[in-house]
Amino acid sequence: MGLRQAGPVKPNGAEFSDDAPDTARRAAIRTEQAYVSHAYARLDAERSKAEAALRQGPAAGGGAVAQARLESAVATEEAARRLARLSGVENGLCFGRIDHRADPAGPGSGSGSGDTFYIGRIGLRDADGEPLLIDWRAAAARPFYTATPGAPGTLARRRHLHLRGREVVRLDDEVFDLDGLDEAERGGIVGEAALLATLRRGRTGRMSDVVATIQEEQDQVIRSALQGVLVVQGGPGTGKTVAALHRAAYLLYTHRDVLERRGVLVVGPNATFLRYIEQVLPGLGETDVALATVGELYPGVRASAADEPAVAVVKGGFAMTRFVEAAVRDRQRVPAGGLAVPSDGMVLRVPEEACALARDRARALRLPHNMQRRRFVHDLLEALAVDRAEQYDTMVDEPLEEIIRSGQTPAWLQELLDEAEDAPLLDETELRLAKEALWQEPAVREAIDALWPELTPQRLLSELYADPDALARVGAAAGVADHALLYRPASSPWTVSDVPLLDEAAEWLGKDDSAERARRRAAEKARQEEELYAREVLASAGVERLPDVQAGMLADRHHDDGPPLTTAQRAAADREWAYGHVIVDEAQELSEMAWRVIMRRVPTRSLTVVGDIAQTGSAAGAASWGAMLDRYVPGRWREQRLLVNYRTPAAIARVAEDVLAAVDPGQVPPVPVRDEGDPPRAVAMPLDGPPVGLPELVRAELAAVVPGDRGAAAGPGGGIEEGRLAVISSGALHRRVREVLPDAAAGATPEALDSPVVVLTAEEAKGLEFDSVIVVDPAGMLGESPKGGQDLYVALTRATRRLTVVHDGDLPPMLARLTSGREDSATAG
Ligand SMILES: Nc1ncnc2c1ncn2[C@@H]1O[C@H](COP(=O)(O)OP(=O)(O)OP(=O)(O)O)[C@@H](O)[C@H]1O
Repeated sequence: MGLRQAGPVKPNGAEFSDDAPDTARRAAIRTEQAYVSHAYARLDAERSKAEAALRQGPAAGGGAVAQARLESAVATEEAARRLARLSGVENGLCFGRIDHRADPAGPGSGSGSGDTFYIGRIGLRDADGEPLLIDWRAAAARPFYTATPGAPGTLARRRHLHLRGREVVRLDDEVFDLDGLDEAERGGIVGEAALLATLRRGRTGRMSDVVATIQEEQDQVIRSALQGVLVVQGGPGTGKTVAALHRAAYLLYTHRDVLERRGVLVVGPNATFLRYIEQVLPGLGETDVALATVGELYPGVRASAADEPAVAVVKGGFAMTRFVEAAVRDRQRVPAGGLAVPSDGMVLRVPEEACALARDRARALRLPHNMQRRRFVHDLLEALAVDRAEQYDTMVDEPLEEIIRSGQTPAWLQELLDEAEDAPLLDETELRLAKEALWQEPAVREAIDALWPELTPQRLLSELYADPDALARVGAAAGVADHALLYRPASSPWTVSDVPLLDEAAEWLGKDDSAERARRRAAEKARQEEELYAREVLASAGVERLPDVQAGMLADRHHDDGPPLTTAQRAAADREWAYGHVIVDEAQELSEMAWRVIMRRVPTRSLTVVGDIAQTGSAAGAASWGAMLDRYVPGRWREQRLLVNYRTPAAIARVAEDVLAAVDPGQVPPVPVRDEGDPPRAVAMPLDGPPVGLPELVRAELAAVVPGDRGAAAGPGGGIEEGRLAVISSGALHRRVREVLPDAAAGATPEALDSPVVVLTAEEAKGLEFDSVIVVDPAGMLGESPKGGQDLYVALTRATRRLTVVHDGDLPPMLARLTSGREDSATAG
């Protein structure tokens, strides 16, 4: 067992744990305990202050006390945010300490000679305003993450503090400069590599932050500039997800003014995965980040069902942009033979050419369908009104012509006839009134709606999918040959691949929101006036500069007394919200159409794209990053690779490497950081009927990963804290596996993470990890789809400690490495 010297991982400068005398160790812990207790006392004091401010709430009143009221509203708002932040950082508040070398050039020479800093999840000051904890994201904390024995910078020592609750239980030291420490300190060096200790911990079903052990290559990802598209490519277990989440926290800390207003969105592959990661950001002091799956990106729809792969490929392809456009145009129709509408005992008509002209004039506006519709409706109503007037005219004309023919036209009538000769049939007012009256007639409305209906994206797509003739027309117009695959009955639920199409349709359809826009314009004007007023009031009170965030908040607060929404909540409800930054995890799974939605949400193109091309399981997903991104930021995205595998011990990683070499030889597997644990094994078991040997194997495997004597007692469903096992099977055997493990959680459900045993498909397991993984039916997995190899690779790389492969018949050759270990270690439980 040992730490493999994998390139970017920092070897320890020195470890003295075994030699450190007990008394020195205890003394060091006592010293650190005093400091940590002091930090917690400050945290408590800050919380009480924030709670008191919240309890007090904004002051009431107006007029002369308006200023106090406004200030107090801002303070309350801030107190709520601060309290949320302070509540999230209780665990492991202070986790590190750095000791700078005494600077030979003496005080005042720059680097803060011999300074010691304590690093925490948030920054705290003591009662005198002196820094007590440095926020991990601050520049002063950076040496904690970047110092290596080869390049220690000004550091003499880095110390990790391990806490249980508020108690300091262990210290790990890396000493870069023994001479930089005094005699007493040298005696007190203690510890084991903090990273390995963290990695060996049992899994709890929730991702935890790694703020104490961020590695240098991850630090570069985390602190990379906000602007532009950063792609983080790395194999399984390289910490892409965890680094991306720390990056979110870092960006919020560093660019709070922009990002708190515009918000940060994290997009993940499914709801279980989002639940798996949801605790990380609050633990880093950030609570207001929106998390969503692609199926949730269109407000009002929460899709989680997946389409058949062939259908997902059609829906995910870029050609769908033309398809949706054609679908919208298909709803802008010209009636064969013209329009005929019964009205008031007659039939009003508009010739086909006039209808076509009205359609072309509306289309020429280059507005979304529902806004073009206004023009079309007006033109047709006008044509109908004129037709009606002409028909009335004809009715009157016949008796008149008779009188004229008789040669006895009275003078007054002749005068009227002369006047009418030059006048239009309907003047402006008459025309308007006639159109309004016609619009009230249901038959007229129905007839016009049939030609150019007002449409929601949902209606457009569900009616299209359920109509084979319309699919054929639209498919032909858009050049999409596989249109028939899209057919489905009208009441079918939305799938994840529908969501980008709904979003696309929303762009083409728009909303006839003229009334709503007028209301919003008035509201915005009022808000600006409020903000100006707030600034003036505070300026008059000597508050020179109010940050934009606060002034805006204050104006919002003043304007609307309803419960304030967080940025994340407001953003999630608004399809047109422009986020300040978007992080996409498991990004290799996104289709071309899904990328369009993402890009719409972040017009500034400030994005972190996290994934592994070698794990692409979706047939509509990415074959390369360029294929997805060059359309939006040609040649302007930067890639950072993570090369070290923190999750999987070397023996398991080697099995996965063989699979990768077989299915995607161009990809370089990450280097495992740990070389320890039991060898992975293969277990032969009949799989043509119910896999009856599986429950016993699960019990034995679970006992091996659940700590202490709880392991023996814990079975599937027994509530335990650490120790997680996943059975990942081929799709074909999934049902049978579930049947023989009735107590296990199954599928991407909320319980999946809380249960000690869960049955998943490879797709559902993506992004997750478990102490022990049992892969059932690898041959079946490989045969199931062209991406079966990627699925097997994903399944094998979920294990943090133990891997068992259950098979029937010969093992696939790419798993041959397992066979050799079979005799000594493969015994079905
Ligand atoms: N610097 C670190 N210190 C401690 N643990 C780490 C560190 N980096 C990564 N890990 C751990 O390694 C495991 C894998 O991390 P993560 O899930 O982020 O990897 P990933 O690259 O997203 O994997 P996948 O591609 O399979 O989704 C997690 O348990 C994570 O906490």
